Amino acid sequence: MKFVNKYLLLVALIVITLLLLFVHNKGFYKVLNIPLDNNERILGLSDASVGGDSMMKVSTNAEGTSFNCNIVNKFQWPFCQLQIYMIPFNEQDKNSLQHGFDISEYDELFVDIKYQGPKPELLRLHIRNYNPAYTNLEVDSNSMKINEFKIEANAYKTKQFINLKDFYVVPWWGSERNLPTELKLREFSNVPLIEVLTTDHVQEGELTVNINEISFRRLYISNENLLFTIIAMWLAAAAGYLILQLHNYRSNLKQARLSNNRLIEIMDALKLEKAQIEEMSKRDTLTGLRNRSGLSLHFTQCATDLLEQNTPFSIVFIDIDFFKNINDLYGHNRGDDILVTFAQIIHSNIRIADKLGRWGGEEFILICTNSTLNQANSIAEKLCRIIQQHLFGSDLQVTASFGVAEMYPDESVKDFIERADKALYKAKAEGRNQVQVSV
Ligand SMILES: Nc1nc2c(ncn2[C@@H]2O[C@H](COP(=O)(O)OP(=O)(O)OP(=O)(O)O)[C@@H](O)[C@H]2O)c(=O)[nH]1
Repeated sequence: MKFVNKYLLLVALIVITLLLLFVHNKGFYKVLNIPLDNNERILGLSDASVGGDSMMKVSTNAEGTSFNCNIVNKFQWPFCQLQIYMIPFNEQDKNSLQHGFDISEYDELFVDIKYQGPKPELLRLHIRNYNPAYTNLEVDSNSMKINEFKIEANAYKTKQFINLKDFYVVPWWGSERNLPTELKLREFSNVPLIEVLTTDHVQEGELTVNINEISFRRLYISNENLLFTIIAMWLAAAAGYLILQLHNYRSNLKQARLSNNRLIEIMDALKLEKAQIEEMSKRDTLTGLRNRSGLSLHFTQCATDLLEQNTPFSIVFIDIDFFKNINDLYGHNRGDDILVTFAQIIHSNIRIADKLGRWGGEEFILICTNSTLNQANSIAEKLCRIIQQHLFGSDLQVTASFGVAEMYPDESVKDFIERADKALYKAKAEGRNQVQVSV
């Protein structure tokens, strides 16, 4: 993934976050429903069982269960109580309650209870827990722990969620039993029974309670986990984005370096090409010798050395004799070959320091660096003999004329070349195949 659109990422994160919050808010619950339509598991109990006169009637139907209670202030603590057993039970067998539900994994109790009757409109909810550590129903019928929550009037008229952490163990239950502190704490590990009952403040008169739903719920994702998930998601996205950016920057940098190196290579190649072109522009294409332009640099250098260091500087002007005849007799191509061979012979018989160039046509100039007129004359004589003795092809003899001059310190290069040319002209005039010097 080369390119991550940060705005797209941001929008995606916001959408996912809102979606999570929406779904979470709607409730994604694991639910344990308590059946309220089973006559055999729902019992009513009033203070009549302990000598009071309050009367209670329970009825169940498909929608739930309800009880009607007529409170009479005869017993010290008049009450009506609905017992909802979560498991099948046998009144004769007290042990039948020992295997209840573990609801400790749930977070909330959802209740849909409606109350009609005298004020205060209060009810109690009991979640009873069976634990052999303190429960022995044969000996103590109240020995199942009482986790209690009081429902207040305005709230219980509508459906409501009760956090299970809001239940507490009723103090008298704990103080009546000699138990270690940890056993007096809220406990839902083994719940066989739920009770809905009136409170201590219940007033004399008739009241009706309709219970349409009791269920335990647990959010699949807790608020803390949701928050953690959302924060982790944002952090992961930010980290991922930064890592990708870093990766992109690195590969861009690498690419830029490669391009830079490529540019340097191209520039080097261009420089080389330029140097080659410059060199070629100073070379004669037929013989490969310097042309006039190539020779001029050396003229300037040698003239400077003569002026500044008094280094002697001579040239030999060379012209092939009767070259026109050669062309006419053997053709232009053969003439070219002879020009090339002629150049090679001269070039291979001069010093490395001396510079040979083609001045034009069948004319050549040899620059004899650091050479006096006599030295240049000797070179010319030698070259004249070599050419004369060479056979071009199997039988062709070619001669050349040579004009030699040494540069005067106060002379221009142009005048200097003209003097050498004049010497050459003299060699031609004197019969060719010879060397003449300009003095
Ligand atoms: N084949 C060939 N011929 C050339 C080239 N450059 C010049 N020439 C010929 O060289 C000949 C020079 O002739 P001329 O100037 O009359 O001189 P020449 O015939 O050598 O006579 P002298 O110099 O007086 O001895 C001409 O015919 C040119 O066409 C070349 O590159 N190739």
